Amino acid sequence: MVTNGAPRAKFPSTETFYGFNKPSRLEGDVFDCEVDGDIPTDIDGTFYRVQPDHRFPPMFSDDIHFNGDGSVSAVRIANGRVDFKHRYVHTDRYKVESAERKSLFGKYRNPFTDHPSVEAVIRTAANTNVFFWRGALLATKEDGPPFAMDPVSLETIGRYDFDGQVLSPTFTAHPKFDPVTGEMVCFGYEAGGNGNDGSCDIVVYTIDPNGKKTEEAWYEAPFCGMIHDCGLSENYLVLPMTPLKSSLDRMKEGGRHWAWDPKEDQLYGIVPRRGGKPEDIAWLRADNGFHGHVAGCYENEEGKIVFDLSVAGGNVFFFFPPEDAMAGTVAERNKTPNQTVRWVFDPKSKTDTRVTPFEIMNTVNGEFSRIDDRFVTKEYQHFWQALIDPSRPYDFEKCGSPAGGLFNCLGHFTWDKKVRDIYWAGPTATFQEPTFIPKDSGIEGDGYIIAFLNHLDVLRNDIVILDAQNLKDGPIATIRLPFKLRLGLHGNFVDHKDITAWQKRREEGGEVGPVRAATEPLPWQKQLVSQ
Ligand SMILES: C=Cc1ccc(O)c(OC)c1
Ligand SMILES: [Fe+2]
Repeated sequence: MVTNGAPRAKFPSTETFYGFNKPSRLEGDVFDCEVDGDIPTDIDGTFYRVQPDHRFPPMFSDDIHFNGDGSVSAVRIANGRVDFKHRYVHTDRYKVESAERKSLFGKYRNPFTDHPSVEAVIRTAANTNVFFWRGALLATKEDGPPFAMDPVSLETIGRYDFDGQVLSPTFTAHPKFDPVTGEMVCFGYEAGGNGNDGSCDIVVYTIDPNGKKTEEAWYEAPFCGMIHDCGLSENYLVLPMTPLKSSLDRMKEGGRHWAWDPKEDQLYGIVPRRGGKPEDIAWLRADNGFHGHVAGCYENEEGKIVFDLSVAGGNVFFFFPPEDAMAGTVAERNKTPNQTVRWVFDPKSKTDTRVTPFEIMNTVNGEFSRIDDRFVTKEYQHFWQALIDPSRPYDFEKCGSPAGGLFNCLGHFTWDKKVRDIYWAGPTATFQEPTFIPKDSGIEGDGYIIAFLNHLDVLRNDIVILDAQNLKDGPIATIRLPFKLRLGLHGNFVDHKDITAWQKRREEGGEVGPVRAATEPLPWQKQLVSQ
């Protein structure tokens, strides 16, 4: 056992590393999980989700959850039974830190706080989303490139550059998959240099269903702001830019990557999906606000873009305060309600046009919007969210501060009939993001919702499955995990037919061949080494 004299692991006793937020650091398998209720036998596939989970104590004791190492759960469901698997994403960061048994990367997205030995190492923790693309499971975080994993074993294959076609330093955690064309549309912001230098460059790619890059377009933002999610319609991509601003000077002084600017607008960049040129981006502006996740996006009969997402009135990320302010608290986060906003944008608008909401739906305080993904780019009605309802009782005595936000309800809403179907988890539990599992009928919203449930009182997770059209009656099945994981971000359900079909194509000598990790360093790494 090589210890390199590294200090023994000891995590700070801050809120980020305490109670439900304590790192789980677990890798393992649970075969044939304990289940209450009956899992519908028409579910045959795997639910993947990812959580940040610090493998080592942080270099800075005030570190944040978003800086934890990506670790992925695979919940394999078939014949009413469940097998569970959990593995870290073996990123370049994970490998060099594991070799030294300690953290070498410092603050969230600030390379100036890193150990000098890792200057040329890709620092992403791949901790924000996992999705299935052409037989690979891709783990992503917006500050770096994707890492590919085997969808069955969860073994990490390595950094994925789409066979040398995608070389931007950053890649969104929220690509969109066009169900009509089979394309993946994805982007990177802060993409001009190493991904952590305040660059205003944005790149948008389209990869066709055969894996070929068909579009690569570069644009410029008016400032380097966070663009976390996006909306895809038949002909446009909408990029919501939140007034969290990056600054190279602040990073050089060892400060935070992001500072909230309460005086700045929220922006919406609109670009064409095909043949985009730098001058084609239009930035529409609305009064200050904080973007949550995107529900749907489509073009209506008049050719206008309908774009729906949750927007909060203030800074939800209390850990990225304004430049000279102190970090806030999770209690403040619970008081910054998200509302679900429908915008209707004219794609012919000139840049700097001011816009106002078309419709605001009161979903209590809802985030983590998800839809039936077969309706990406199409007119849709249904969406699901995790909700913060402070009017429900909460057992503070047993649970303490609700880790990550008091997401005590799941909600199902519709735009046309204004359905409000809400399930409350009780006074000692909160939800993670709900994910939709479609039934074969093809009818929008006909299916199930799957979500992690956090038992904050006993520090354990369940995974619940609900009827997507009837949340209020509660779970139809509850998978009882014998441990606590950490608060996750995003996940996706993959039909088993897709996994097996791709396994065959991806065999050695198969139609497509094995998923190949990148063989060349990224351009910024090459440049650094040649200096
Ligand atoms: C939920 C948003 C979000 C945005 C940026 C991040 O780096 C992140 O890491 C887990 C999460
Ligand atoms: Fe996200």
